[in-house]
Amino acid sequence: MTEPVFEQIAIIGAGLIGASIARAAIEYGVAGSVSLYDADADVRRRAAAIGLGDVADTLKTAVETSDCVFLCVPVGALSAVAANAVPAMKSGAILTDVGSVKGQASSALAAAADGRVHIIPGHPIAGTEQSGPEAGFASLFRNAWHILTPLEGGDEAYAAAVSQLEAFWCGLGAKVETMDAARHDRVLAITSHLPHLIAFNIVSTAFDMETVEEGEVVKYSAGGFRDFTRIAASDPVMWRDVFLTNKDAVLECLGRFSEDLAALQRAIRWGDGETLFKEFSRARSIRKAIIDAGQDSGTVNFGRNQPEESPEGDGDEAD
Ligand SMILES: NC(=O)c1ccc[n+]([C@@H]2O[C@H](COP(=O)([O-])OP(=O)(O)OC[C@H]3O[C@@H](n4cnc5c(N)ncnc54)[C@H](O)[C@@H]3O)[C@@H](O)[C@H]2O)c1
Ligand SMILES: O=C(O)C(=O)C[C@]1(C(=O)O)C=C[C@@H](O)C=C1
Repeated sequence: MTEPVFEQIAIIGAGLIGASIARAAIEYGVAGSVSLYDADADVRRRAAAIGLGDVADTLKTAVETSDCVFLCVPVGALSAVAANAVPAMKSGAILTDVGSVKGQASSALAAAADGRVHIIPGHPIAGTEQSGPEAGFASLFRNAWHILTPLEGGDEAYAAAVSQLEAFWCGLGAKVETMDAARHDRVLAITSHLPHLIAFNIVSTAFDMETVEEGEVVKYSAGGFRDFTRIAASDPVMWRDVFLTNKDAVLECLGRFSEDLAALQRAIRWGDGETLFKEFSRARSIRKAIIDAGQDSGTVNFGRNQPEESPEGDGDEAD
């Protein structure tokens, strides 16, 4: 067995992502031990009950002997948590996060910097609609991208810390990419944030219609609508914070999306089958091209990793 990348890690926020890191770090041998802290006493109790690691009563106790601290809290809570964590951390330790919006996370973490700890924001592009410590599972990050958005102007020691964090995420089975925070937020606005907004909206609209149609909408909902309801079941606090902190990029995408939707609306109104066929064929061929490219390079994992998947198995779901 190889040496763990970090002797001890701390997880702040023992929900879906924090619990998944805790489980994977131990199961794949990339951390010697895991300490956890959550602001919610009930979450701390549940995390201890399912054996996620050493659950601390204070944030300070969780971070003070850790080599790397992972902030796994909603994006809106990052500033306060980073400000409390940094003064309690060891010199030379790493502070990272998993927040879905990197511009906000980078400024929140950088504002807490005191020159002693390495600040390296990050984001695993993996998740589910579930929340809480029980939802975490070790194989969540396998074959998924992990994006690091290192701060500018780091020295050699900082570069070494980035490599160490990269090795940690590779040890969890992720593929690590580095990019700047603004680009991350533009890309994720269209690939993750807008799809969630659309799902929240369509489920709301259908529910409102259901009151008119007396249950018919939900009763006869087909597979496509069910897929939207899965996404719409995601945590409201997390997603509120995503839209509040990635406002510009999301509004830009929403503008483009609305224009394209209006074009389809016009085609339907005027019976323009040619336009509809052309647009739907294009969308179909785009998905096929992505899947084909992924099968060649092994980089596309459209099926989600599932909790019951064996870490040793080849459970990646192809389309
Ligand atoms: N859910 C996903 O699919 C997903 C994927 C990638 C990244 N993320 C990001 O990961 C982070 C956590 O999301 P999650 O899905 O694990 O959420 P979650 O709701 O399952 O867990 C978040 C935990 O943080 C705790 N918390 C909140 N404020 C805190 C504070 N001030 N101090 C300590 N603990 C606090 C909560 O009590 C909760 O237990 C978010 O920033 C989110 O954007 C989520
Ligand atoms: O699979 C899901 O349920 C997700 O929504 C995961 C998902 C995504 O949009 O892909 C959600 C938010 C994240 O920041 C990263 C991943």
